[in-house]
Amino acid sequence: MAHTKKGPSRRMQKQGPPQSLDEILGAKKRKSAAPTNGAIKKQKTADKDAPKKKTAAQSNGAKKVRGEHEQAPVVKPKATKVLKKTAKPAALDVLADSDEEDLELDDDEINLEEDGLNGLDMDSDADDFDLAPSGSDDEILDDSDAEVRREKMWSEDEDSDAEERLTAANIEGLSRKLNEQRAREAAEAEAELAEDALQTNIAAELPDDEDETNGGLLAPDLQLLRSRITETVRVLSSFKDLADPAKSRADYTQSLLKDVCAYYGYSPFLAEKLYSLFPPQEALAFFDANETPRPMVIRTNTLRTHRRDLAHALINRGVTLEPVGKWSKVGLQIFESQVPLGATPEYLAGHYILQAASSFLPVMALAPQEHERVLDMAAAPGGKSTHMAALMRNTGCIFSNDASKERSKGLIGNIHRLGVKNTIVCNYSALEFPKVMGGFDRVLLDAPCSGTGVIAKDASVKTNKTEADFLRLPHLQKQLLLAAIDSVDHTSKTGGYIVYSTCSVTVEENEQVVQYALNKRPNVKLVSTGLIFGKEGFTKYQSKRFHPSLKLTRRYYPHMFNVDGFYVAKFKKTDVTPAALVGNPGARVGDQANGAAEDEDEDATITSEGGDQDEDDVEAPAFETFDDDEDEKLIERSLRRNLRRKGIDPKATKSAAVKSYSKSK
Ligand SMILES: C[S@@+](CC[C@H](N)C(=O)[O-])C[C@H]1O[C@@H](n2cnc3c(N)ncnc32)[C@H](O)[C@@H]1O
Repeated sequence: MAHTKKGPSRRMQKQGPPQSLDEILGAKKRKSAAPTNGAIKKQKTADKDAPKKKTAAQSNGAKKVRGEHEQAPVVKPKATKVLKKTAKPAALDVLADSDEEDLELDDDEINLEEDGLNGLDMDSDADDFDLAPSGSDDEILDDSDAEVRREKMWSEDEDSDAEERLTAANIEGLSRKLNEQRAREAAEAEAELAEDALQTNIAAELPDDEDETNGGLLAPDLQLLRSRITETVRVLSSFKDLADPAKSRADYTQSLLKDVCAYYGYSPFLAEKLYSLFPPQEALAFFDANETPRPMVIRTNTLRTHRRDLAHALINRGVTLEPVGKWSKVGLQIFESQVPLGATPEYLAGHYILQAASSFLPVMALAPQEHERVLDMAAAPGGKSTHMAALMRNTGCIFSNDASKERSKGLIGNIHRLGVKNTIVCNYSALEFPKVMGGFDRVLLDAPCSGTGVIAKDASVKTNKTEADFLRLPHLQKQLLLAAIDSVDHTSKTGGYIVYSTCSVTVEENEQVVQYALNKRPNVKLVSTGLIFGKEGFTKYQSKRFHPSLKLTRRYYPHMFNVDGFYVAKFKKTDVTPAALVGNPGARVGDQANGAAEDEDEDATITSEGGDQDEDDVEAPAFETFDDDEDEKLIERSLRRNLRRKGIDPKATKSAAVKSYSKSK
């Protein structure tokens, strides 16, 4: 049975990357010592003395402390402006701790966070935002600053420095505070567990057979398991120093995986697959992160409203929210809501869609332009198609395709609700593209996948995925990706791009699929996703080697960025796909540019030719470059494949077998 860890809810953690110090230090300084915060909360002027409602963070144990400077009057440097007195937003309480600590920081940091807060406060509809620090009678602000910020905060295009500062302040303060608190609690919990372990004399011994005999009958002792997992991870992390010389690394790993299965509820198969992606300590963080939900996020539909106006409307309905992070201009992270977010008038009017933050990323990477022709190959229920429509301002044309008729109904519903007018819904297997239609400026393939990135949402993934799934799905993904590439017009003046994404973290569904496409379609190369955060894709994984350009792809993990596990790769098509290959996905021609190999599994890694290449060298090959040497290699490969089919090991018997087989043909 899965166990939920104690600690502050991840809902309260900022999504995306932590704010870079440089950016924070680059923001404008102010001399006053006003409180710092950027969270938004419905104004409570009517009843400022009423007890405040708890925020999610508070109910999760975040300490409510008012920073000294919160009560301090703000010094007015020049002309001043007096704004209405307001109650302190509940969300601010969460940050009060960090405010206090900020007092010990240098002036720069204090003042910068303050900027973020005031940036938010400068909304012209000030009444609806909590503008003033509680405890101060009047918010006194520099007039000129206020004007600038009023203009910039929640501005029409949301491209606001002030907002960035707000976000910076939010991320910095909120996440630092929560991280510290988490670290403290984790340390306390560890100490407690270690003590328990000593008391019960169950120190982190590897399980023996007796555990197994009892295992099937008794409920697992979660505390014992946790303690042993932690200890085994510790040993594995410093194996030379800490391991029992009588035991191998494999022994420890095996024991750890067994405990992970019992503690978190994974099948042994999936536990091993996911474990293998990380160093032991990080694997544990990943498994832990899968036990807590990601923050609820909504995407503003900019075809119908602006984020500022939407925030305003929802705040008035009792929703506590803040911008999702600096990296998005349309996301709002929901902390608390007194109304069902799928049934507000704003929702019904199509002002927003409930959408995981990670789902913004592939569309941002694709960056569809106005007036383009775009294909969304696997579009239902339409979160990404409708996002694209908004970026394209309802111009051009999006073909939103999905193989499932049933799921397409949801897609159509969202298209109507969100006021999308540039979209044609179609219901093909995307494998049929480009025969259905080609010549697109951009194609998004948000592929069907195993969902190992969204285990926090769907815990059934822990047990219902089998080895067969990790053969079937990558096979489909590879074929779909080739179809996506073949559907793009490489001569497009504005585009020629393909984005491949999954909500899975396995290498089979990500790097191996991308490498396969590079091998089969040398007329594409990987390019930067343009996303400002994310971990580089693997270029090495176990015995597999991928092209260096795989570094340009991006991995997202819940434990690292507090978003769903996700993968994004962006290709640029540089040449036409030869007609012989179109609609014949598995076939290849002269495909040495990106690495080539023998059968499908090997196609998912690179040969030495591809592996030697430099990232920048990934050029489209000339398609006319058939030569005899190359043909000979291809023939030999084909012969070896035939030998294998006949049960003969071509490596063991290579030349003789190949020769005799060739002769017999
Ligand atoms: C990850 S979901 C897509 C989510 C969607 N992009 C969004 O943002 O709302 C994968 C979709 O692929 C569809 N699908 C599965 N096989 C397909 C195929 N061969 N061709 C087209 N769509 C397919 C599924 O019906 C499912 O809706």
